[in-house]
Amino acid sequence: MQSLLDIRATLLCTSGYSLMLTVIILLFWRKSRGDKPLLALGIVGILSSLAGMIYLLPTPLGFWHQLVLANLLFLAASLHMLIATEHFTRQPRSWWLYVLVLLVELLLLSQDYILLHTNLRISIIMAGYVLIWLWGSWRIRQVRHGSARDSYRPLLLLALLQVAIPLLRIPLIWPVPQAMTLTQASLQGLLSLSMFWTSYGYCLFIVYRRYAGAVDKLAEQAQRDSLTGLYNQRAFRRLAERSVHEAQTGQQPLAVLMLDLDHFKSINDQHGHLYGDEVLKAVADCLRQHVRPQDVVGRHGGEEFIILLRDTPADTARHIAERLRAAVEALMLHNEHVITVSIGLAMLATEATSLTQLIKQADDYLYQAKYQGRNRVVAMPAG
Ligand SMILES: Nc1nc2c(ncn2[C@@H]2O[C@H](COP(=O)(O)OP(=O)(O)OP(=O)(O)O)[C@@H](O)[C@H]2O)c(=O)[nH]1
Repeated sequence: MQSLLDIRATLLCTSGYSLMLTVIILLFWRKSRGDKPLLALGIVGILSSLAGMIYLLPTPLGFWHQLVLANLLFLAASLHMLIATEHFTRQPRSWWLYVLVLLVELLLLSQDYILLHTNLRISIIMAGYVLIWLWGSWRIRQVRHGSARDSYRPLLLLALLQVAIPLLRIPLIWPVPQAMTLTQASLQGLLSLSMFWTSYGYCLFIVYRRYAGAVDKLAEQAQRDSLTGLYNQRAFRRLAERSVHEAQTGQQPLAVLMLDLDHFKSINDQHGHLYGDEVLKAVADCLRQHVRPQDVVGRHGGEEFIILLRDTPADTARHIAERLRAAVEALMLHNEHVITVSIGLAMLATEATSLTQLIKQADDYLYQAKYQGRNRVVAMPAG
């Protein structure tokens, strides 16, 4: 008896916490402009706190109907967790299971015979949970190689726990309630609360993954130029500083290329700014495609690009620069316009000992390339 009273108090607290958590999740949902998994989790919170309140507070429905309603709301909350998971893993939603489970449970639980037999009633509810989470585990397993693969293991573990706990409860409820020992009753209560805790853990994990995903996306956006998708100046500098340091400690050759589109002002003037933007995007894609994954390509500003070639000796860097120049010249946007680029190439150690010096040197060579007639590569003379 004592244990049951404690469970009731805990349930009331849990419902209160659940309500607060729901408010926070829904605030996140509003902030993130309609992130559907968060909305589904907000609904989970509303359903389960409502269920907790209905279970505990007096209503005009009468005890048994109140109990059935509370249990159906708890099941609906679990089903919504499944819907949130499917939003999160970008899978089609299992609404059919939602409707099926609720209808079958409603049908069974409304039978007077079942209502009066606590053990039978709880077994039916637990069977509902087992079914929902068996299906949930199967759905999570399907995305082990998909976009949510980072979350796959924790989600599967929590889903399997939500299969195991209700399964464990079934044999424990078969002794008639009056004959239940205090230990059995306490164990029952503990398992019932464990279902709550696992559910919260599950919801919080998805909220965390959504939040972490949003932070990662913002961090990625903050280091990209919005027009071309290349690294912006700040991000390029940070990556380049690190590469220069590694090259100096590992005594590896490193090259920097400064590239500037030729007569870009006249492209803008003749064809308009939007066409100019299109040219910049096409050139950025072209540069990205013609370097190795370990090289760093950035937009230095306006119509200027900068490329860092890691572990690249001078003759190879010159060869790459020439290849890039030719690739830009071959672009021919809309088959009407030849775009050309001038390139300055500087080498670490032989011509500069810091990134600032290296960029300055490449810039000087770029200026010479422009002066010598454009559409060419200028570097320190070989030998
Ligand atoms: N469409 C577009 N134009 C830009 C952008 N950023 C800078 N520009 C333009 O790029 C042009 C650069 O012109 P200039 O610095 O005179 O150089 P240029 O015409 O390329 O001549 P050279 O460099 O001497 O060959 C300017 O007209 C800028 O307005 C951009 O994001 N989009």
